[in-house]
Amino acid sequence: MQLQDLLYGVAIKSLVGKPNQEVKALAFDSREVKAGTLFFAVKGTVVDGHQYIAQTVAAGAVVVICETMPAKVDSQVTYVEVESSSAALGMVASNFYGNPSAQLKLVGVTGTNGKTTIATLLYQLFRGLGYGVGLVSTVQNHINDTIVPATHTTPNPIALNQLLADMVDAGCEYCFMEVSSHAVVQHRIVGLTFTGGIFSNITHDHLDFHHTFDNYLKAKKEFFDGLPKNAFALTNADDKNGMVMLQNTKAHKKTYALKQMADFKAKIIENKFSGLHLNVDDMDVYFKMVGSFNAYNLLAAYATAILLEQDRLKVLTVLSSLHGAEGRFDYIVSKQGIIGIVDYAHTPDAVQNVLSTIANIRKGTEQVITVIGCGGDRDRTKRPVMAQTACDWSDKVILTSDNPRTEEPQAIIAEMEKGVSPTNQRKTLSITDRKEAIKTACHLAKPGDIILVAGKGHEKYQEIKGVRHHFDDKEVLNEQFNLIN
Ligand SMILES: CC(=O)N[C@H]1[C@@H](OP(=O)(O)OP(=O)(O)OC[C@H]2O[C@@H](n3ccc(=O)[nH]c3=O)[C@H](O)[C@@H]2O)O[C@H](CO)[C@@H](O)[C@@H]1O[C@H](C)C(=O)N[C@@H](C)C(=O)N[C@H](CCC(=O)O)C(=O)O
Ligand SMILES: Nc1ncnc2c1ncn2[C@@H]1O[C@H](COP(=O)(O)OP(=O)(O)OP(=O)(O)O)[C@@H](O)[C@H]1O
Ligand SMILES: N[C@H](CCC[C@H](N)C(=O)O)C(=O)O
Ligand SMILES: [Mg+2]
Repeated sequence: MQLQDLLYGVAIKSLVGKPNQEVKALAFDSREVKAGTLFFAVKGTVVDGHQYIAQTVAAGAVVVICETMPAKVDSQVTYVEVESSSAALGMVASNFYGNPSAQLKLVGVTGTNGKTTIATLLYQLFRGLGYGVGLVSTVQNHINDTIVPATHTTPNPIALNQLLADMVDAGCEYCFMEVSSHAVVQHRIVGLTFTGGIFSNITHDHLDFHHTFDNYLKAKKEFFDGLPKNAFALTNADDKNGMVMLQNTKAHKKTYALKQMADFKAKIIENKFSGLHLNVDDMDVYFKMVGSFNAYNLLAAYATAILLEQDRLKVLTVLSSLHGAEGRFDYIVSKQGIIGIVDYAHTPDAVQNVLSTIANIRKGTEQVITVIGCGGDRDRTKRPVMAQTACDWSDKVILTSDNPRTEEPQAIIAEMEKGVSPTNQRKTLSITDRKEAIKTACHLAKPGDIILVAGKGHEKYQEIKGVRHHFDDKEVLNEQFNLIN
């Protein structure tokens, strides 16, 4: 493709070299550059991609997009100076793949918790309604029924636009995708045309990356600020910051809520282990999903389908049969009657939601045993809070490892222990080995008791010092349940 066409929509500060070049491939990683590549020099959190410019030219790069021109330039290469290489990457990647997002009805979901659940429900719903649909999510991506493994919640612009182009080629009409706050800040969604945006909620997470809650809020809001005026912006009016998201959007403002006045309303009639009984827009419906937080997710999916002009009855019929995403309130019962729940709760709010859901629907005599850890190389301030929340809502808590990544597991657990009050210490144990921790919970449980294994949900690995070892919470629980039966 010609460079001039690729630069459509990119704000150029200066250009050195031929204004046109034939570009065969795009890369933001020097290690992937080959002959005919356009290389983006991106300033990252670890290194500055500008230091690899000469190396990429030697490897065959024909165009370099950068924020600072290199001191020495190669006469065969075109250098384009821009304000933000990562924003240019978003725009150029869209152009390179023929702007696939504009050929789909693309709906983005943002918020601290619930993105995967809402996007997955919408994907399953629209498949159930008979459409060609794509999904971009933390658990996995989908092109109709084909699964494409996920590396991030929101992939980088090259992978993302390639995925969207494959969806267009496969005849997809809709795509539902998660928009993480990292993706907004790193411009992974620049250049995409959205038909709608959904906000779930915002609570404590990712302060390692955003530093302040206000920056985190601004990142989420930026997604709505960028929506076009013919799109819809759907927010949770019950969330303290729900209306903030819509303050500066040009899109049609719509709300959903269980408590406040809203365009789309639902009421919880019953919340049991077998599912939710809701009144949605004056219709009584039973759903298979559990927990009041899932009433929000179901309502957000319903409202989106109505905004996308789907038939109300058909929508509720399909939604009522869905289970949502893997590893979210995923539960199994042992032959002895011990209930094991695997849930991806990895923020204080999610831990509180899942445990209060259990508290609301338990009969009262059984114990709740929580096995929980916190991820390494992630927000450290949430560690004591998650441990404290787990203790406040459980009869026994086993603190353990999640994905320690490059950190020492014991050091992470020690930070969690700081949140355990003296009165809660007697019900808390620390067991670093996650398998041992789950095993111990199973041995402590009596028939009727509930074991919550929180934090890793669908994940099939445990990342320790850069290596991903096979690990599956549900598999371990199943194994233990079979052994003790
Ligand atoms: C903190 C973060 O978001 N990091 C992402 C970021 O990497 P980075 O800024 O650290 O990059 P860097 O290593 O400093 O390198 C800077 C530049 O130099 C380039 N480089 C580097 C080395 C080299 O030899 N040659 C070279 O060209 C790199 O390709 C990059 O372009 O850009 C990379 C390329 O797109 C991402 O893979 C990487 O995601 C890392 C792996 C990650 O773990 N990200 C997580 C935190 C994340 O993005 N999570 C969110 C959501 C979480 C949620 O769901 O709540 C997500 O959307 O997944
Ligand atoms: N609407 C909601 N409100 C609060 N908590 C929720 C909600 N939906 C799900 N949760 C909790 O958050 C956990 C993660 O849910 P989900 O995977 O849908 O969120 P996510 O926003 O995609 O997370 P991530 O940022 O890691 O991609 C669930 O396992 C559950 O404990
Ligand atoms: N998308 C989230 C997932 C956290 C899941 C948890 N298991 C962990 O590893 O911290 C993140 O990257 O922060
Ligand atoms: Mg997700």
